[in-house]
Amino acid sequence: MSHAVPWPVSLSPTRNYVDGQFVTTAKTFPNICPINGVKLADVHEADAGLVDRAVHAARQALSGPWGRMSPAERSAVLHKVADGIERRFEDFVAAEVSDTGRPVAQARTLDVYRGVANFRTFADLARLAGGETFDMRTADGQDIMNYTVRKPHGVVGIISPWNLPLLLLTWKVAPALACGNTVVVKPSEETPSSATLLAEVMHEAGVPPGVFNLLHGFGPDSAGEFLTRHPELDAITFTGESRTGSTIMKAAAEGVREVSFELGGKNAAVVFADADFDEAVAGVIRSSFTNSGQVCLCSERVYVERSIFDRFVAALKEKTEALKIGYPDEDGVNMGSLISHGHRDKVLSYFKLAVEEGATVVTGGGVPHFGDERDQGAFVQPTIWTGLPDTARCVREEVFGPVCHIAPFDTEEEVIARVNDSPYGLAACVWTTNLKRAHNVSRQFRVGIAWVNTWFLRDLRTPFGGAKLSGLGREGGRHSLDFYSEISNICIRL
Ligand SMILES: NC(=O)c1ccc[n+]([C@@H]2O[C@H](COP(=O)([O-])OP(=O)(O)OC[C@H]3O[C@@H](n4cnc5c(N)ncnc54)[C@H](O)[C@@H]3O)[C@@H](O)[C@H]2O)c1
Ligand SMILES: O=C/C=C/C=C(\O)C(=O)O
Repeated sequence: MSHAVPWPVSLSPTRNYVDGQFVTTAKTFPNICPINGVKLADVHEADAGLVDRAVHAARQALSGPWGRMSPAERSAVLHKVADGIERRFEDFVAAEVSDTGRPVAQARTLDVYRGVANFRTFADLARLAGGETFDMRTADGQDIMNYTVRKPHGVVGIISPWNLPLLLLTWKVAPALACGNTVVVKPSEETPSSATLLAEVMHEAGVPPGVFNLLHGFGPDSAGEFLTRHPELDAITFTGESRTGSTIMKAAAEGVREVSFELGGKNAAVVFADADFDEAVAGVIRSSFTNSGQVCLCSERVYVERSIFDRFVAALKEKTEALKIGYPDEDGVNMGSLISHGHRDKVLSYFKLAVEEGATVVTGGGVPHFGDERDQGAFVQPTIWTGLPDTARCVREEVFGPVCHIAPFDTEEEVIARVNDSPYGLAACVWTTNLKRAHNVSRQFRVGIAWVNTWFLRDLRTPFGGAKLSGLGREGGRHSLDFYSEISNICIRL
């Protein structure tokens, strides 16, 4: 089978980038392609000393040309970075696909597309952002004026996950730089390639040394922990598992650093009988199986009004079994592998647990057989469960794989209570053609974002984040500008 992207992509050794220099280290770890289990490249792991050098370089850069740039000048630099990603678009596609096993079409239309969009959006938002002014006359007749000014926090530590590597890294890097900060980033050990390409683009775009620093490594007792515990970080933004967020929050407490967390989810899709049936089926297929279910916003819980429950389950089963699983560049492929064998073991353990908890496996529940190199990859079957109680672990814990549990409901009040009965509160989607119901139900979900008759449609100016275990703070639009800025108020007696 010929592939547009040859496997494995012979990516150059994955190096760190500190103070404008690409840095190799004595300690490396393998980057494994989850499509066939083949090693792609050696990744150079940053030790505590290199982490320290990166933070100091970032601090130093604040008093260099970068610190003297106006928002408009920074905006121009970020647009050059976006231009650079566009110029190497297919290199970024190959990097994302080889690190993650996702369909090429997804890497093009979501991952790399958003990498460009994130830089362009925040380049413009920061350039056009204004402040606030207030005029006041005091009781004793003094006229005073207050106005705000935005300044960068300083050095921002950015830790990102493996599921949407470039999208989620640039979702943080772009606004942090647009607001005048310098950054030290630590991408996931599972997906080092696109972050390394981003460093090359930054270098080529002439971003001053020390403004963007890249460290490779793991979390605990490695680059991730060394970075989040570094006393000279001014702020930390993290995307990943809730329990990791809790660990990082403890580290950030030393020195009282600003934190922004985008964490786990156990999101619900709610389908009313008055929904456009075919639209709802297609929508739940997308929200359950996109990126092999490895999107924090995916629906692992599906609630369907009882009168259409059996029909909906049958229709979702049929569409799920029609999904094409395979190579990233196969015509019509819908789903690739999971990120790693380790993550596949976790997902398969939930497949086993569901049966032990009494689930009916409507479809899937195992591993596809290809009869070729992909059998050494990390593939699982898209899976549907029914029949579990809301108290089941498989209905309460995030699996982060291509699986959903479908349950019937009878009333709006009931389904709202069940959707909110979760330790998470990231996202939800509701399918209904009743306008009043759409507004009334969606606003009662305790989540950061609720979609109506769609899913994962994003306006980058809107607030994004989660409630409860799903996160702390909001990013997106001016919310990012507020998080990545230190806002001062100036009061003048006129
Ligand atoms: N809310 C969101 O926007 C969002 C987006 C994407 C993913 N996620 C969540 O992320 C999880 C999947 O990503 P993951 O498996 O990479 O998460 P993870 O928490 O295992 O790792 C995320 C990042 O944190 C680093 N890390 C791990 N332990 C650390 C520590 N003690 N100190 C410092 N850094 C540490 C890792 O090396 C990695 O770079 C899922 O729970 C998913 O829901 C949330
Ligand atoms: O896996 C989680 C996806 C998060 C998406 C975003 O943060 C975004 O779309 O900006």
